[in-house]
Amino acid sequence: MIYLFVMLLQGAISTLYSAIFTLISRRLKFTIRNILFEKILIQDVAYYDGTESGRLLSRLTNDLDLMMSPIQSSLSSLLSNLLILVGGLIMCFLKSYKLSMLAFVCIGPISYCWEQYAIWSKGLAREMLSYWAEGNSIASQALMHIRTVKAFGCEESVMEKYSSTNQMALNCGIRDAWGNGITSALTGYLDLGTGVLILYFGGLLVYRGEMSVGDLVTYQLFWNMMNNSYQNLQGLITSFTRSAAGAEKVFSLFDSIPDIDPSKGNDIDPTTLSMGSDGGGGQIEIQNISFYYQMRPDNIVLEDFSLTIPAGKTIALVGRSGGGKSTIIQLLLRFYDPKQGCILLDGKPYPSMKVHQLRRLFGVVTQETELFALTVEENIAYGLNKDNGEYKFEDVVEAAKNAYAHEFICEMKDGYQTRIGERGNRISGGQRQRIAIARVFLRKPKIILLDEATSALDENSQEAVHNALSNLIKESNATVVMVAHRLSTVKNADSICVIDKGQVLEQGTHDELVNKNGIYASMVSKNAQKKGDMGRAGTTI
Ligand SMILES: Nc1ncnc2c1ncn2[C@@H]1O[C@H](COP(=O)(O)OP(=O)(O)OP(=O)(O)O)[C@@H](O)[C@H]1O
Repeated sequence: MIYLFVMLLQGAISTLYSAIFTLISRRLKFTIRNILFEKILIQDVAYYDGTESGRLLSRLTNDLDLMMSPIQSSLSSLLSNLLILVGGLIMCFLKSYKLSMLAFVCIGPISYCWEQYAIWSKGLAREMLSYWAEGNSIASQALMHIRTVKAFGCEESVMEKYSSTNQMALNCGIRDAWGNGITSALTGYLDLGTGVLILYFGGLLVYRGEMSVGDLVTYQLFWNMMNNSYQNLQGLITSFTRSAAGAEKVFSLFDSIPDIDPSKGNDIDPTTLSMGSDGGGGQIEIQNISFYYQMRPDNIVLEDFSLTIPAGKTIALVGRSGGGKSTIIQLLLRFYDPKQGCILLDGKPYPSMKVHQLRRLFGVVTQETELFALTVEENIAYGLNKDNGEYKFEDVVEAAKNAYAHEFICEMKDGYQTRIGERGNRISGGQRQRIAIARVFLRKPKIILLDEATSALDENSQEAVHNALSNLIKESNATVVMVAHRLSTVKNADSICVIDKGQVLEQGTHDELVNKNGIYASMVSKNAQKKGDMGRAGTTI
C-alpha cells in the first residue's frame, strides 16, 4: 500500500514539476541569450579584433545550449528524484538497517566511477566546443566572403577544413560515448552485484528468522526505487559537470568588461554641439597620443602624435599606406583609447563624455561601405527612429538626392523599399557608397569623417558627390577630417597633414606644401605623372 501511494505521489509531483521547470528553463535560456548578446555588443572594437564572429556566435548557440542542457532535460525531475531518494533511504533503513549498511557500502565505488567519468567528460566537452566554434568561424567567414571563396575556387578546401573540425568534434563525441558506455557497464555490474548481495544476505536474515520474506521483497522494491533515483541524480551531476564546460565560456563573456565603458561619462549637451548651433563646436585636439593595437603591441602606430582640427574646418590626412591615417579616424570615433595622451572635443577630454552620444556627433563614410540586409530607406536612416520623429521619409529622399543616389534608387522596382541584400550585395560598389553618403546627409553630424569616401565612384558621380559634400560642409559648418590617397581630392582642404609612421611630417595648405618642395610636393608631382589621376584632377572638395 505504502509503495503504491509513493509511486502515485511521485507521478503527480514529477508531471507538475516537469511542466513548471520546462517553462522556467525556457525563460532562463531566453534571458541569458539576450544578456549574452548585449554583452557581446558592448565590447570594445579591440575585443572584436581578437575574436572571430563565428566563435562569438558559438557562445550564443552551442556553448549556451550545452550549459542549459541539464537544466532543460533533467533538472525537472530533480525534486521527485530527491524525494524518492530520501523516502527510499528512510524506508530501507526502517526495513533492515543491516542490509542497508551493506548496500550503501557498495554505492561508494559506483559514485567514484561516475565522478571520474564526469571530470574526463568535461575536458572532452571543452574540446568539442572549441572545435564547434572553429567550425562556426570557418563557415561564417566563408559565407561572409562567399564571392572570394568562389572566385578562387576554394569551395573544396573550405569544405575540407569545415569537415575536419567537425570530424574532430565528432571524435570527441565518440570518445565520450565510449566513456559513458564503459562507465555505465561498470557501474551496472557493481549495481547488479549489490542486488545479488542484498538477496544473498537478505536470504540469510530470512533463514535466521531475523526478517520475513515479505519484508525482504518490500526491501528490494524500496531499494530498486531508491537506486533508480540515485542513478538519475548521478546522471544529473555528471551532465552538470559536463555543462560547466559551456558555462565557463558563457560566463567568461559576462566577466569581460569593456575598457571603454558605455555607461561612463557625462551627457553631451546637444544644444552646444548639434549641427548649426550658435555655440559652434566641433574643435578636435589630439594631444601627444601614442597608440598601438592590442593584437599587435610591437607595432607602434602613433607616437607622441598631436594635431588640432579647428571647428568647421576641413583637414586632409595624406601619406603612405600603413602610415596611421585610418587609425586616427578610429581613435576620433573612440573605437580605441590612446595608450598615452588624450583627445579633446571642444576642450572636453573624450573619456568625460558618454561614448554613445559622442559617436552620434560623427558622420562616417569609409572605404568599405557597410550596409545591412534592410531596405534602402532603413539603410539611409540607420540608427534613427521614424516612429520617434527622428526623421521623415521626405528627409531620406532629400538626403538621397543630395548624395546623387535618388535616381538609381527610383530605378529599382521597389524604390526606397528595395531590400539590398546582405552587406548591400544587390547593388554596385558606387551605389553602396552613395547610400552611405546619404546617411551622412540625413544625420547632419557635427563632425564628418571621410576615409577614402569617394574612391568607388565613377568620375561623374565623384564630382557630383564632391560638390554635394562640399555644399553640406559649407552649410553645416561641420568639422571634416578626410583621408585621401588621391591628392586631387584634397586641394581645397583648409589644411593638409602628411602622415607617415605615426608622425606629422608636414602641414599646411595645398599651395604652401607644394611651394615648400617637401614630401607633399613630390607626392603631387608623382601623382600628376599617373595618367589615371590626371583625369580626376578637377574633382576637389
Ligand atoms: N585592427 C588592427 N589591428 C592591428 N594592427 C592594425 C589594425 N589596423 C591597422 N593596423 C596596423 O596599423 C598600422 C596603420 O594602419 P592604418 O590603417 O591606420 O594605415 P593607413 O595610413 O590608413 O593605411 P591605408 O592608406 O593603406 O589605408 C599598419 O601597420 C596596420 O598594419
